[in-house]
Amino acid sequence: MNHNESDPTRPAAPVGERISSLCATIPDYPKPGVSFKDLTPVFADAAALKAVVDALIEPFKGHFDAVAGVEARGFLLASAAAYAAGTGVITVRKAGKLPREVVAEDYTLEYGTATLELHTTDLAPGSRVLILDDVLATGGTLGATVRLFERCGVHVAGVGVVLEIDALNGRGALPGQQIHSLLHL
Ligand SMILES: O=P(O)(O)OC[C@H]1O[C@H](OP(=O)(O)OP(=O)(O)O)[C@H](O)[C@@H]1O
Ligand SMILES: Nc1ncnc2[nH]cnc12
Repeated sequence: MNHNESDPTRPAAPVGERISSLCATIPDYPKPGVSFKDLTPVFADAAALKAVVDALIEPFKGHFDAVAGVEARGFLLASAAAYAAGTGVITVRKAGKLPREVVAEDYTLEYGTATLELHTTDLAPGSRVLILDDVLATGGTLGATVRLFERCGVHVAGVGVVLEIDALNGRGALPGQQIHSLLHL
């Protein structure tokens, strides 16, 4: 329980403050030189989780038909947001996890390279998807995710993240996208 929950007469803290106070920073993880932002304490706090999910959806209300989450932490946000918005949830997964026909995109991130995949038939061409993830760092992950949906003819209504690490310029990898970040570091 945080200080706002313990006293119901106190106004709720702005969502950015909640994230900032709960986010853990782990130096040199998963490799030397990376300052890793761990948002799992935000997800573990009931009031913070609700505030974060509501704030991520807010600017895009009425403009998306489904919510997509990027494996793994994006799944937590996307499923909660889809439930709150009354839509379905789409899984964008690391290579080799999806059993049917996929499109695949390789990408690089702060601490390595990887491949993301999407089932080609998850969403009908012309439908609109809101993409959610926990962190926007270099933008490699979300850039690849946008390309996957665009290759399937799906319109990306927006991209929402809990935390954006401004120094890594992830926005540069997402030209033309509406990006909603709840906290900038
Ligand atoms: O903007 P980028 O530089 O691409 O980095 C952001 C991505 O890195 C983290 O995921 P990670 O690949 O560590 O996967 P995980 O959620 O499975 O731990 C994070 O959850 C984002 O998806
Ligand atoms: N510094 C970081 N913290 C958390 N997730 C990340 N993904 C890429 N860089 C990251």
